[in-house]
Amino acid sequence: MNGGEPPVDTATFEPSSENPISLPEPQAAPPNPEELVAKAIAPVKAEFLRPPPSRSRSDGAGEKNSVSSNVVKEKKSKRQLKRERQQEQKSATHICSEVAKLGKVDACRYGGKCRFSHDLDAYLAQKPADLEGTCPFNIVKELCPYGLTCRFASTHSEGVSLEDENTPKKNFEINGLNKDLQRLLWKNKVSFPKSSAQLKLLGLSVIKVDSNLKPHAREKKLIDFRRKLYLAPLTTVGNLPFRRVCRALGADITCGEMAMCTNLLQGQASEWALLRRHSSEEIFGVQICGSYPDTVARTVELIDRECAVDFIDINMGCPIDIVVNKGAGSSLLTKPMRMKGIIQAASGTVDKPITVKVRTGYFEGRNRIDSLISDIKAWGGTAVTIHGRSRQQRYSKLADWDYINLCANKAPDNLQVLGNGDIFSYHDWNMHISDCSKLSSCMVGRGALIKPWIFTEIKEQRDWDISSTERFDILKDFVRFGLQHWGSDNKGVETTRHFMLEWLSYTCRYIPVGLLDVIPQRINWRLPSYYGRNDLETLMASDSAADWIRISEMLLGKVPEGFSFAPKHKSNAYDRAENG
Ligand SMILES: Cc1cc2nc3c(=O)[nH]c(=O)nc-3n(C[C@H](O)[C@H](O)[C@H](O)COP(=O)(O)O)c2cc1C
Repeated sequence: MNGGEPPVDTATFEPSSENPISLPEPQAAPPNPEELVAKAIAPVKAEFLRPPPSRSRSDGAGEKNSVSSNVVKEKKSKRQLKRERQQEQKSATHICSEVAKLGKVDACRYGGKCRFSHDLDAYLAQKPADLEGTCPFNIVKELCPYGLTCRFASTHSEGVSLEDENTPKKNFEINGLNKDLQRLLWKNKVSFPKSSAQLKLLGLSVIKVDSNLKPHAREKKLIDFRRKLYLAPLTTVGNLPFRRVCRALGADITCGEMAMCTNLLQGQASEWALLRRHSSEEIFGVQICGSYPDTVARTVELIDRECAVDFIDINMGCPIDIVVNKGAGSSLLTKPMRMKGIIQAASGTVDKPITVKVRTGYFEGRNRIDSLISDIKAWGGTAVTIHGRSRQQRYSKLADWDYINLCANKAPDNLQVLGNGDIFSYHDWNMHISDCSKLSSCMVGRGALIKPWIFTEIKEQRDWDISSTERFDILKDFVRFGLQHWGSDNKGVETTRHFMLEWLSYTCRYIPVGLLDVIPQRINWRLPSYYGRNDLETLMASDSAADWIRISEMLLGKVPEGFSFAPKHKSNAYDRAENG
């Protein structure tokens, strides 16, 4: 981490652009701002425009945003990988976490049988120099769990009066996967009495039941979504540190990244990690995705038993092929009876509110939700978020808010309807809220990724001409939260960097308010190449992966040897598939 003004090398700085919009020929009369807006080109003030930077092959151009040091990985057998892992674990770089934590060779109860190295001297001899800044745990007066492996170890307890371990923490995470439960899940030994009973009642179980029994209508603890600012679930980029950033900037409701039911039921740690919640997330839901009533019902029972969440959202809008081909996500929009089974089974199994997230329909021009909206309530859903696009349409064309409003107007009074699609300013928010009084609230996805202060703008009803330093401070917060979440050791630093780079592939789409002839910026505008008001602002506008890496290096030090990065979601393509 870096303190003070971020250092940008002004002498050499030359950002590059992946998809530059061609500027008009110098002799032609430049189009006026209204003409540009009509063509969905951002009307950047003439004095900031620049020719698209020339791009050498080595800075990532034409290489899918990956940097030049791309290493081609050879394919290895599982056995070879295991052997290598075992050798690596015993190497000096893989110090035992217990030994590192306390700085004592005898701290590990496994002694010589431990799989990891206990050679502290060898570890310290090869450890890279500490990063600039203070340990992210010491900042919040906590003992650093990474001990000597922390990349800020030299600042440990330096002038910080650490609170003793019994003091209740103000800053913590919950919803971890208990190891015993994980073992039981692996062995398929977990019982699901509530979901089994509900599935029997619904006739969705193989076991016959008394036909007089009625499906259990559970008393739901309602969440009032009305006018609350809801950060959309966002796979990869909507991670816990990012959600903390949005909470601090005004988001009221947050939701975890989509987790697949089958993976949760198999006890996969990486999937359970998607359910984690930070103490600052006041109203928090998790999002799950499954194809069948039984898997979804078991998953909600498990989540209800093991986790603290305020609601469980079922993703019925995910357009990606691997999900759709399994019969989950948006493919459910073509199977209303399966949809019914899933919602009834889930809502009858737990008292927690069950919400669903849908698209307008599966096929373009064949919207379904208006004909299902009353049913969703009758089946037990308490809220529905409608992303105003079909599955087929992906992100092409703007979201259809007329259709969202039509659905909201058709919905029964006790079903909360939330609209979603393309909100990028408080003007968009106000317009949608005032256009339809039946709409409870709206959800913000890419708008929050590109400018997380959108929540502040909506709350304070202003277009914030945020400075590059203020934006850099938000990145610093992300880094601090990331290191607290993923760890302040080498691995945590690199994981934080990776997720920050994913995020930076969105933030570069923001055009500062002061640079535009027409405000507010719209989410579908294509961006010309432009200079910022200072070097940092110019750097932040770059859509080159090499420049995102430079930003990451200002916060997290040099990237390791052979580092490469290619964003998972290619954000500068307007029409691409995402999970909702
Ligand atoms: C990177 C990315 C990841 C997403 N992941 C999810 C997800 O996990 N679950 C989901 O329901 N929708 C997901 N979506 C869809 C968004 O939640 C939202 O519905 C969509 O982006 C439209 O809203 P927007 O125009 O405000 O971005 C994702 C979208 C993006 C851009």
